[in-house]
Amino acid sequence: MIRQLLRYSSPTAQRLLRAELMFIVATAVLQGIAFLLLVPLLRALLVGDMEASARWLIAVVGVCIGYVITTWFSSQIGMKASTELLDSLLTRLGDRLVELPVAWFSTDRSGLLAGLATQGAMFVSNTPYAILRQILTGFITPGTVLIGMYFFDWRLALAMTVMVPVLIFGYRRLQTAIGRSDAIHSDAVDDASGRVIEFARAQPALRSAGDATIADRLVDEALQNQHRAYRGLLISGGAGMATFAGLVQLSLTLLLVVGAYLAVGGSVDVPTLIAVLVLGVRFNEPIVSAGDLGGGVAVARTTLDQFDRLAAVSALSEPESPRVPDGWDVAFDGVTFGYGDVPVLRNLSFTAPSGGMTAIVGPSGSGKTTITRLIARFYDPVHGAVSIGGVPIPELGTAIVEAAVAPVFQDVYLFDDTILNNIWIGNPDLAREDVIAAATRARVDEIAARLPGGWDAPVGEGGSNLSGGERQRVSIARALLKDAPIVLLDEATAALDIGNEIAIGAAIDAIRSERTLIIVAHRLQTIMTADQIIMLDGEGGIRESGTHEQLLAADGPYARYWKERVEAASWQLAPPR
Ligand SMILES: Nc1ncnc2c1ncn2[C@@H]1O[C@H](COP(=O)(O)OP(=O)(O)OP(=O)(O)O)[C@@H](O)[C@H]1O
Repeated sequence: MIRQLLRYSSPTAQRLLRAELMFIVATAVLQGIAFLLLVPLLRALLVGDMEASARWLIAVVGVCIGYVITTWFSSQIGMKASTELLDSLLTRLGDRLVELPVAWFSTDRSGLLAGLATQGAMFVSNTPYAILRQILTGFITPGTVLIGMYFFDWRLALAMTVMVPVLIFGYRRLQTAIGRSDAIHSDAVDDASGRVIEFARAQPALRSAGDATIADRLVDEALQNQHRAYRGLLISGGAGMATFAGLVQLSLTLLLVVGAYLAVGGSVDVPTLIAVLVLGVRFNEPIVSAGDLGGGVAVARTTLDQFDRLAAVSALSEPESPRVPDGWDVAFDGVTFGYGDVPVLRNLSFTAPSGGMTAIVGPSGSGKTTITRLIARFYDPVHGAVSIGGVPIPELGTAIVEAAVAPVFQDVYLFDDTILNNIWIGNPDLAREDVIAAATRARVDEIAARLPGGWDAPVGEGGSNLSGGERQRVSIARALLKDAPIVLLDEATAALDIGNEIAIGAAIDAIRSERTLIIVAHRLQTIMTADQIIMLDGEGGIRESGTHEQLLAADGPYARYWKERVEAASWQLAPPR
């Protein structure tokens, strides 16, 4: 546990933790010595030797003063160590999140991450100060007493020693039982938190669907599961602690029996026996409180194990010396990829040349969005290679890909900030006027003009003050500002109003000759004007590819698809005759 804590500590936190541990050990040893000194002190008092009593009393007071001083230092350092440890844990968590492959976030991890970043990190950072201190004291103080006991009476010391392995065994059992139940409880809490967050987020959808039974059931199940896990934790914790406390009392009884036996035989005098029994009681107290806190260590360990698991998620491979791409063509060469066992793309090959627009069309679920995710390196393919400028993406490394690719996906996320700041993050080095110029090219000026506050109008949480099409325009402006040579655009499938359609079309026209533009295309205008159309077959491959004119002339599947789309677009509501 201490090793785990040190692993997540910054050098300063490590120094503080080590110093804290040193002071805790010193405090516990001094406490043990003070307890030990009670034996000769009590014996001297009981036999009425006042001179010896005074000597031992001075020694006890001296040790107690040392104990108070070391306790003061250990708690001062302990508080600083906790704050530093909290900082280190949160920094490590933040650093890790930005390294993790984007795909890791595709399942909802909000419950786990919220738990780790709040109570988890707080609990772990307080563990050395609030829990470890008492546990270490609970074992080091009795250890010191035990060693010292051999100087007073080896037979009584031996009676105490035989119980040590039993106590250690009991303590381990207690920790294992609580650890196991706490891991189950912690998973249940993460799941329940995730479900509650999902329930809150999904309220608009649930209300419009008019039936919240599925969501209710999922939240209910998760909460009941959490409740069951918590009860399990309480039961195993209570039972484990009671057993451990019983073992501690057993050790005291053993000491009493051996002491009485020796006293009856006359080989131990009664004052010594009384003093040792007092010591025996004090010996047990710290062990019992250590047992009570054993559950806390198990809980902290569960959280540290979660940090470990997060640290073990493998990041995508990075090259030692990244290669430089020769241009910005994007090429798929025999790419096979799937999210599970079934491939979504099979042996797929095509090239999207730079300075042109490639439109990807195909049935729903045929892998259009997946193609854009592979280019943005959310994933690496299982077979084959996706290359930029002739270099396979893993040899370029994530940093180059992230700089070269500007994705505009359908689920655009806007921060709860002003409209301009949301575009500015595309290139924070630029001046306000440059940001406004790029935003104007994506026709975001029309949106700003409509909102009170103009460019500085807040967009609301997740961009809730804007429509879907407007959010996508902001996202396009971000991509324009980023000035990345490759732009991926997943056109909104939801019907865009004519204003948004025109604005997005204009933004596309503005960049198509300068970049490698790859569009998951839905608008007829986009498809028709693309320099190249890749039509997927819905089985992982390409059905046809070429320009609009070539494909129409071929009179194949694309021509049929086009005819259906045009007919659907020209449907009109005719008045009844
Ligand atoms: N994160 C994911 N985990 C598991 N399966 C996924 C994931 N994302 C997509 N899929 C599956 O992969 C297949 C291809 O999905 P993709 O989104 O690429 O299709 P698409 O052609 O863009 O579909 P649409 O036109 O409906 O948006 C689908 O069967 C989908 O269910």
